[in-house]
Amino acid sequence: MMNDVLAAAQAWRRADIDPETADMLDELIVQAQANNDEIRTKATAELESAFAGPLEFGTAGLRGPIGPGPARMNRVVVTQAAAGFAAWLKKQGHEGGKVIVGYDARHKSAEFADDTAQIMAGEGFEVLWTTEPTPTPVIAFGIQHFGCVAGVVVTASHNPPQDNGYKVYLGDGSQIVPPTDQEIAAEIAAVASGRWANAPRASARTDVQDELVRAYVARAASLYPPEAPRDLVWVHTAMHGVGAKTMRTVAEAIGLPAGREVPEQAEPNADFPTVSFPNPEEKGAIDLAVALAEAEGADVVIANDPDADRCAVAAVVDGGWRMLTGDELGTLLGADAIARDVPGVFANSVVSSTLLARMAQAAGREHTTTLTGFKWIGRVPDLAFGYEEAIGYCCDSRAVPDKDGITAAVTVLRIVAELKAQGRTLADRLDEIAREFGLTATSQLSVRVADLQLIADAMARLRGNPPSELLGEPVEVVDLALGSGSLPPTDAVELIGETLHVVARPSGTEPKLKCYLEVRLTPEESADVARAREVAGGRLAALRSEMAQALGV
Ligand SMILES: O=P([O-])(O)O[C@H]1O[C@H](COP(=O)(O)O)[C@@H](O)[C@H](O)[C@H]1O
Ligand SMILES: [Mg+2]
Repeated sequence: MMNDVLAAAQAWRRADIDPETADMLDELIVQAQANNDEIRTKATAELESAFAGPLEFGTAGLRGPIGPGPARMNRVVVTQAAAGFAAWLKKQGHEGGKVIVGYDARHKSAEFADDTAQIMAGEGFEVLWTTEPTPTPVIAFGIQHFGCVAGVVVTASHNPPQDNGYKVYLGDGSQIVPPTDQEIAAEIAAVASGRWANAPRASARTDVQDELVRAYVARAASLYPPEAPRDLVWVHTAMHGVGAKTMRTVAEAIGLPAGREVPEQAEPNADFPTVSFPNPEEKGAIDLAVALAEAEGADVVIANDPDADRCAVAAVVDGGWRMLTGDELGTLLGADAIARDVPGVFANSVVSSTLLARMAQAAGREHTTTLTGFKWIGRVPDLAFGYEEAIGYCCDSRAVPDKDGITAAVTVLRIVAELKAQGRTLADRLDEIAREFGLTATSQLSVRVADLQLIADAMARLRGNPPSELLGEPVEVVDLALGSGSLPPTDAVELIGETLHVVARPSGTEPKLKCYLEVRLTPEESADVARAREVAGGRLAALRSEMAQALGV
């Protein structure tokens, strides 16, 4: 086994086009043959993992640590992915079409994008190029704006600094789902096993940066009606990512007061120095922003993730600043879209709260539930508003059929300003909804692992011996691997009770097991909302430990 991996590593080393990953691999190969047990074991494990097989399309395209090997993100993998995607596009009859290429500010993002642009141009596509790191939703917007046949964004979003990724979009602005992802993966595999290093490259590309940003900003600003109030104090953090510049320009175009920015996090920094994970969902990530909000007496905090397709909001709830859950914000934005009669269908993922479905139903509006990820939500036809609990929101599906942290922020700022003009807050609105529909509270049990096998084992334990009761309530167990209703098969298990809902699944972007928990109180039980939140919090904690036990984590 070890000899096979070494041989594969040596072959890879000879073909590597990036001196940096070649050096990393040289070192690993030496270490894997060292006398020191500890060094040898560690290097061998890394080589086995890096050469275990190709990176696969997950929730959001290819994603993984930067390093040598087919299961890592590097210039070889990116070159093969670009050439395979180009081959697939040609087979679809898109020869010579426009392909927009964007990238975030991570390590190697610009290089990976440059390889992609060269390969696409070499294959005869017209490459539209962004000259600086740009938010993912701005590129997603550019696909339809410029009439592209495809788009690529090099980003690993909110992942740790050592990761990178590759998001692939089709000409309608949607992301790839099965079976298209397998078709593209097959083309990539064919490239990888052939003479990929000889793939033609060309440097021709059109710089679209200014026109793209101008059009995007105009569209985003148009979501804020001229008559809506503009008096509010807001704090913004770009989480060391690429969102600050666009957010500033959009706010200015609307005529909003400038956001007070968290200075340490406003400019792109691939090392994300002030946070342990650059993800607004992770504990501590928005602490600096909340401290600034307290100091400034702000009405609201807006936090984008590093590629600005997600949006988190912090506000004062029950007397203290805290981040709203992704579901609370989804509820507020959904209620706003329902109240404004935005035409179309409402949607959220199966791991998000069930509340939006009930609100839509009460308003006589169509609602649909999708699998996890905006690659599914974004393709719901005629989407009025769509969201997922992972702080992803689509408030303008015609322009960007993907999650967009900037237009979500614009919508939140408008709602906060409107409420403020009436002497109310986001928390008041949440309380109102809780009294009407019954408090619906959600939380997540999430376990980060070093060894992916632990996740498979936990899922197998749950499937093998699922709980028949949770919180003393009988539950129906639905294995989503078999597909359910209109949902295509996926590796997840759903548990449905009278007043609770749980879904467990492996993350498709990080080595994490995620278990999504929901408890519901009746409208009567929610009359005193602060008290109801305490009760729900207790029930969520109990549900968390019962599920931890069922999963054996
Ligand atoms: O990383 P982003 O912001 O692109 O977000 C990506 O990952 C999230 C988490 O996915 P998972 O639970 O499989 O890790 C998904 O919800 C989202 O739709 C996807 O675009
Ligand atoms: Mg993101």
